[in-house]
Amino acid sequence: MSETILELSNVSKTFAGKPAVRDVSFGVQRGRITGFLGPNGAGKTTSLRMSLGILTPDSGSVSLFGGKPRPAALDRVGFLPEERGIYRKMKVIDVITFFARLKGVGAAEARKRGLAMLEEFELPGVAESKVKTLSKGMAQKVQIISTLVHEPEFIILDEPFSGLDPVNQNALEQIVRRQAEAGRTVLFSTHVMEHAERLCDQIVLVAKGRKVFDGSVKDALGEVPRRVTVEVTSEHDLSQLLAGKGEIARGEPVDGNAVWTVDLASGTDAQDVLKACVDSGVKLARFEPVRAHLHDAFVHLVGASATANAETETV
Ligand SMILES: Nc1ncnc2c1ncn2[C@@H]1O[C@H](COP(=O)(O)OP(=O)(O)OP(=O)(O)O)[C@@H](O)[C@H]1O
Repeated sequence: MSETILELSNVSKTFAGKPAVRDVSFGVQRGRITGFLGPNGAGKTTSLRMSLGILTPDSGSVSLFGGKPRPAALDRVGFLPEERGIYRKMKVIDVITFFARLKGVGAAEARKRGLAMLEEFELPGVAESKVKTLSKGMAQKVQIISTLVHEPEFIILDEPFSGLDPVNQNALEQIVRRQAEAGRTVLFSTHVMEHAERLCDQIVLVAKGRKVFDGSVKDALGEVPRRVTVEVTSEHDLSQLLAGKGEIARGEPVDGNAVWTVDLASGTDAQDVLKACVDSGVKLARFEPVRAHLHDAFVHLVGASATANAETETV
């Protein structure tokens, strides 16, 4: 049976009269990767800070490892905060060792682990460099290593992908996967859906401080109407031919062909559309059931206006 290691119950937080988090509840299960998703300003960082006891909720409660988020519990957590920043004048290996020692790892072991992780994170040869000589992305990787070096059982990463180039975003996805394979629990926030779609067992979606979805990626994709694109060489009016099979719209012609999209009504599938076309002698140039992505579910659940900010950063 799965074990809930973090549970937020009806948690709310208001700053200067402006609600940031409104009555949010969700749980994080041991050994799973949970994505905490939402547009800018949705309340993700505030919720993560409340999860760790950095902020106290105005109402509702937080349970971490079955109790209040006390300092002793935090030794079992690795937290990457949204504000990046490590000691610029220190050497890379000294920074990593320092964070490991804060969490109770012995000096020799901390150094050994730090050097191994620099290799794993494809940062060989920077151990003795000063942090200030690193690029922003490299410094962020060092900060992520510092978050993981004490081998925490619960890893919380606030927007870990932002600031990394696509190659390093990919590398970080693999690191998150390896942490989960090693039995660790991961909770990360992001407003870029692609990472969550590839990585997560569970997603929690928030918008304007409220939870709007909590479930698997598959369930989220199930919220999006299934779509078929039909390109026809004949002048049939598909809106009449396919009436009752879903929402039908005619788009811009392609190479002189008419292009229609059909958002399938529930209980109708792509084969029904295909059969209706074939039975009526419609000449098909293309018939394409469109695979929904998490981004589509996000837009569907949150609304296009709320996603405007989230569009600004892509992988
Ligand atoms: N310390 C604070 N004082 C005042 N307002 C705050 C504070 N922290 C957050 N807020 C406000 O609370 C709301 C939620 O912010 P939060 O940082 O939790 O969102 P987020 O989902 O993490 O956004 P982003 O993706 O942009 O980091 C925002 O309107 C923000 O301006």
